[in-house]
Amino acid sequence: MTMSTVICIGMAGSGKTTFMQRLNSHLRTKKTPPYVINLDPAVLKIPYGANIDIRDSIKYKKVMENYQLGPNGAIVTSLNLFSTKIDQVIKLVEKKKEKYNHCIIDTPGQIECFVWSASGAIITESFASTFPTVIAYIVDTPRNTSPTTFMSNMLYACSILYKTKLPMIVVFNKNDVTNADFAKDWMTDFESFQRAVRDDQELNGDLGMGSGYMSSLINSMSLMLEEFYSQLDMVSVSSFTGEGFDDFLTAVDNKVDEYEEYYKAERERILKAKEEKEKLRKDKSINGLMKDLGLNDKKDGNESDASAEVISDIEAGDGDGLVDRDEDEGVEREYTFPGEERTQGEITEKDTPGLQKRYQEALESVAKTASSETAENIARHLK
Ligand SMILES: Nc1nc2c(ncn2[C@@H]2O[C@H](COP(=O)(O)OP(=O)(O)OP(=O)(O)O)[C@@H](O)[C@H]2O)c(=O)[nH]1
Repeated sequence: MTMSTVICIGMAGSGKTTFMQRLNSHLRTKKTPPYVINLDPAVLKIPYGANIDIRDSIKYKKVMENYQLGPNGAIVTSLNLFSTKIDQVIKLVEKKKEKYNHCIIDTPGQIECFVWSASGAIITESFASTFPTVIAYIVDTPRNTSPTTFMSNMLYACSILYKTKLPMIVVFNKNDVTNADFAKDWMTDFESFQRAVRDDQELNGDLGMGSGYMSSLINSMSLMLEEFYSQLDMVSVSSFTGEGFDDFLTAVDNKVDEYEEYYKAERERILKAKEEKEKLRKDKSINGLMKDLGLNDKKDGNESDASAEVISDIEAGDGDGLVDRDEDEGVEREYTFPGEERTQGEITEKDTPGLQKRYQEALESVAKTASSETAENIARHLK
């Protein structure tokens, strides 16, 4: 049995933390305790014992003070700091993968700080590329009985599915307060959802929004959601009473199988396509550079200013050439390529085998005739 990861995401107050607490105790009573991670830097107290807690390494209040940030900015910055060490965290969890069946992760209540931040994506991606990973999207059932609120919440869940590209379980929490059968009904029967929307509109009046427009918008969105619902598992639970947690664990097992069958292959395909695209882009950049060197060769060797035009021509052109940094006077020029390398440094021989040789050949073919400053700079750069 390999360890699977469950990342709990939900709107503030949906009951994520209580859900984590109940899931933890439920698994413990089954004699399969989970490995628990807390990623909420701002929480004061957590009602479960965490194996890894972001608060051990990052002091949220200090981040706020030191970086002069508000609450949300400090959460994002704390996650950024934490994500710089994510490889160490993954190594720690990996060491325990034989001992635990589940790794459960609590995320900040400010959902957007995690879902839409670069660090949230890095953390999710790191887990997903190491373990079968499932998203548990926690919904506050009593607060979603209005069809429009429900649909907004489902659209948000849909955007998370699209962003993370991971299997998702929608967990209707607080079942002890409001039974989630209505939600199951709306998700499986389009007509029933339409009826609920009509009833809701009649009950609340039109509010001057123009019923024609609103209802046709809701109709088309709910049609789109039908497709989304087909990708999901949904369960209803009560973190208060513990009801529904066996169903949740069965859903996790189903989604892990699905992850292995479909998502894993899909993720690998995306990564491969990304790599190939990157390789093509690099080749294109190199060809651009070689073309530039060749162009210089054809020009009159005395036209030193003309060579500068070539650089800016490329920059203003299709964007696949060099970056002109004339404005940085006094700063040593560094020619980089657009994209990742612009920030990370040069393309190395390791990245593109044969690159150095091709540079050298191109340089030798023009070096004798080109007297321009650009060619000299490139020659200096190649040394
Ligand atoms: N009745 C009932 N109340 C619940 C249930 N789950 C959570 N709650 C209550 O809902 C409130 C919010 O729960 P939390 O677990 O703090 O929610 P959260 O999503 O972690 O909140 P943030 O971290 O602030 O986003 C608390 O008062 C809980 O007691 C449930 O299943 N039934």
